[in-house]
Amino acid sequence: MSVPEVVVHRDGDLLAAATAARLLTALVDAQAARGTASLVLTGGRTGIAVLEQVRSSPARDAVDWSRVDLWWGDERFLPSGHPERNETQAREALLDHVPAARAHVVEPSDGRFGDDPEAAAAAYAEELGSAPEFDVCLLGVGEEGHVASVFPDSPAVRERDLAVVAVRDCPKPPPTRVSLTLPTIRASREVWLMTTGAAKAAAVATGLGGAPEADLPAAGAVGRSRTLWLLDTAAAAKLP
Ligand SMILES: O=C1O[C@H](COP(=O)(O)O)[C@@H](O)[C@H](O)[C@H]1O
Repeated sequence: MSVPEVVVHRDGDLLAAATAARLLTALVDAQAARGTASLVLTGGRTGIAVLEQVRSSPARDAVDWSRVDLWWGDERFLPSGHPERNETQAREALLDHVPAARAHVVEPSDGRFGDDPEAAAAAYAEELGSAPEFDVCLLGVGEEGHVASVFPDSPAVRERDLAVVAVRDCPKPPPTRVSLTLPTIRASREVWLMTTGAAKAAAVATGLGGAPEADLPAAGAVGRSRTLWLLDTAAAAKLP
């Protein structure tokens, strides 16, 4: 597993633009090396801002989007097309504007399994297969240190066997979600944790300070080859 590296940008806008540029290069490199690229998307403000920056980048078409597999680190378990679904926001920000990316979505709450997030999680795990190895896994970081929908001191953060779990009674709305687990996230070549703002500074400092993942799940989000914490100055303010 990799040792975390920290990159600090002046503000959130610059972070989103620089991360979009970094992401486009990573996807082009993955396609050059392996023919396809696989990317885990995140919801949240920074994650969606990065996708908007990818959309408006002149380098966007350097990626063959028909050979990109897109997954979600977590999904808010809501009806199809709901504005709070991470999928809906990612489609509006980028996916509706690039040709034929292979989007692997979590079933919505009005989908094949109805209002059964455990069944939706099991189906997503089956779609992932037995040995997913994502090129890049994008993650936001919550104020209490959650990543994807893995929250501190929760059944999800202790999960070791399942690749994908249903999350109920989530402290952040909506209360029901589907999430990759930390072992699945750690199967990624590169994990990029992206966050901005003073409200995230304590979580960033605690996560990089070696907190146990049960207390601060972001601390357990580590890539095989690389772990990048991409921050603005406010989120980095409590780092030594
Ligand atoms: O609800 C969620 O929140 C986190 C963090 O969002 P942010 O707006 O504070 O950056 C996000 O990573 C996750 O995917 C999403 O479902």
